[in-house]
Amino acid sequence: MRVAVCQLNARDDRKANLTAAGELLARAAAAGADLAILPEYVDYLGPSRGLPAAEPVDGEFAEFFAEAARQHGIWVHAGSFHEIGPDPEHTYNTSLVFDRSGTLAATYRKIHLYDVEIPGRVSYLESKTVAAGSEPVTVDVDGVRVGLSICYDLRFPELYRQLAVAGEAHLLVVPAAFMLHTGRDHWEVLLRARAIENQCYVAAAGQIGDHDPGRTCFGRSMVIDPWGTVVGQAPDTVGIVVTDLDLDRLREIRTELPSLANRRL
Ligand SMILES: NC(=O)CCC(=O)C(=O)O
Repeated sequence: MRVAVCQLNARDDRKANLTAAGELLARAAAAGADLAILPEYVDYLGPSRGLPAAEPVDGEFAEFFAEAARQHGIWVHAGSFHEIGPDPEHTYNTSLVFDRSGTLAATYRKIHLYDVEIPGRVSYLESKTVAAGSEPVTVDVDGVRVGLSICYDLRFPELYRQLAVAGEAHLLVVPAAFMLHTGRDHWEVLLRARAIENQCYVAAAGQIGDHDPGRTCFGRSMVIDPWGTVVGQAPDTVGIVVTDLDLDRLREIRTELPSLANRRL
């Protein structure tokens, strides 16, 4: 399977963000990708925290990416968007995955919300405007089982263990808008840890650069193999990284170093 992770800089202009995402999907398709993955909040990363951009699962956001998947004949993981939530003050932070015909194949709502206060650096209370999801989700993509997660979920290894063991995932996907301040020390370490401990591929698609005031994202979108080696990494610009996954290699690693089988519960 060939995977493309797409790195972009979404701001408060939804139309421009979707156009940029569409261009990256076209590039991914031209590069022969089977699956293209976009970042968290691909359509809107502006000051209002997304409430005005909120839509139902079957709204314009879904239509746009379903059409892109159909047009290019590839699987599209549409990062995430602001889904209308359980009450007027809260949205869900939701990922949608479309198959090659544009049919919705999976929906995942971010479980762990980014409530962090690092004085002078990061002040973010995601739970003020977002409601948490509760269901881990995997989806079969042409025979490769893909476990879904979003950004801050990355810090909670029990979710990924569940995706890898109960969900039998081969590939763990992390669309993100990871902060620059935390990202430069934590991003790669956490991604590689999730790959090594679960013996899975990890594909992480990040937002890059300045967004709303006070929010700068780290980028460094990457793909990591089940040994923990970084096999593809984006430079610090908008663009795509294309990587082939080798499931024989994954099976070899799981056989030679059977740490998943050696767990003591
Ligand atoms: N959008 C997010 O969940 C941000 C997570 C993040 O930056 C972190 O350090 O964790």
